[in-house]
Amino acid sequence: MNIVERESPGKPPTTSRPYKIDNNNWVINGRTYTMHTIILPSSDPAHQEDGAISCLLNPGLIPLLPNPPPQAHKPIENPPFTVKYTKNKGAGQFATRDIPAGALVMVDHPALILPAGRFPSEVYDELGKRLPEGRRKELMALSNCRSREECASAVEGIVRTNALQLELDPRGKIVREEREVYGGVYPMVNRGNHSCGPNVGVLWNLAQLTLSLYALRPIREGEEIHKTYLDPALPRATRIAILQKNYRFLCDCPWCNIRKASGAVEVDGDDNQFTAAELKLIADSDQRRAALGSWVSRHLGYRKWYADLGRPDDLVITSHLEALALIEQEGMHGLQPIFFEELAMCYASLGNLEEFKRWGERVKALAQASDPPMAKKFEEWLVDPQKRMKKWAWRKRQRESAPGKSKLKAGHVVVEPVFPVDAFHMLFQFPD
Ligand SMILES: C[S@@+](CC[C@H](N)C(=O)[O-])C[C@H]1O[C@@H](n2cnc3c(N)ncnc32)[C@H](O)[C@@H]1O
Repeated sequence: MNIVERESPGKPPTTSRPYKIDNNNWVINGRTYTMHTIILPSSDPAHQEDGAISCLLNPGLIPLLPNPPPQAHKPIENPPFTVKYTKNKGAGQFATRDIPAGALVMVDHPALILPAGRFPSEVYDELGKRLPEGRRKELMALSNCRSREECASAVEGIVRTNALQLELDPRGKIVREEREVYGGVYPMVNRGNHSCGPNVGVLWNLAQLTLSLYALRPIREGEEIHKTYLDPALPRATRIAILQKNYRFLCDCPWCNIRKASGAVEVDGDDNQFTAAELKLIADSDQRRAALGSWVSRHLGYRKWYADLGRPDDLVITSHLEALALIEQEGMHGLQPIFFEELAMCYASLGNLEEFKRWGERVKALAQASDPPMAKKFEEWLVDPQKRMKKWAWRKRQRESAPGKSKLKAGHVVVEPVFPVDAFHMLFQFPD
């Protein structure tokens, strides 16, 4: 880590203290960053501080922030969760009632936004100090899994334990050499623990400066609310190693702690002590997760299939139903929406009203908080798909009028990805 003071323009850096060009601009590692505090307006005097965000930014990002700033979000009335202290995970969030799939669970503004690199302690301390007192207290109450030796600044420890990646420059306006990964720390969202089979997805909204959590599947009253801190398609051993290294805990989810899941004794984390049968369970789970992680690039999707009459009518349907069964087994429900949508579209193109409605209703429910335009589109289609969908029964009609006609030769293998790669709707926590 090279912290520099610029003595005069053009002269090389000479000291090891961060240099403030003025109160807000700091030169660190030869780069200028701006400390910028955003106070989101609020009509509610009780929540004036809820929208204070202390930021360390590339100055080029400031014009990309929403202007005028959005209103501070109003807390969700009667939220469907509560924070409770657990035996071995610190605080956690628990559902206070049944939450249907797709429902909004919580919305939060970050208290800090900063790049993922390592900065001198006084930079983190200064970012914390710039928050109003109540907001700063909320920040400092968050979990910190780093010792003082590792992170002299408690704010840095909190950042490393909690920060979730966010996007400030979705259109890539910052020059490539200056682009950095940014993260946010959230007083409420960050009270949630990890599972490799999460029941909530996360959604960053730059215009509102909010992070929302929404249910990926129905959540039962009393169930813990979990997001994932990493890519759940990774193998178990890699997931365990990452979680231990970055967050200092041994994952106890049913896919890591296979003994607990099968009702036997607790996991000990030592793969050498697993029986052959247990090792097989782990290998099978790893294989299913890897298959799901690359499903999109190995299987045909709706768009390539629907106009290709040389393919069987049930090809995509069969493959997607297989993927959904694996998703259910592995708790990787973050992948469901794309399969639901494609199944609905396949059935629409085959003119199968009953199945279209079945899958279309699921798309609508699941998209309500995470993708409102998608939910609206399906809501409209579902009223009268035969009239409202241009492609309704297209494939069926083509087959009836031109049997055997194919746009592709038999044996042609389609390998290009057919789904968006961010289908998980997931954010990764900061790497070290
Ligand atoms: C972002 S915080 C989550 C909230 C935290 N439990 C708290 O008290 O505020 C991350 C920390 O929570 C704990 N944690 C999160 N998920 C866990 C899990 N599945 N099992 C055990 N500890 C977990 C670890 O100590 C981790 O460093």
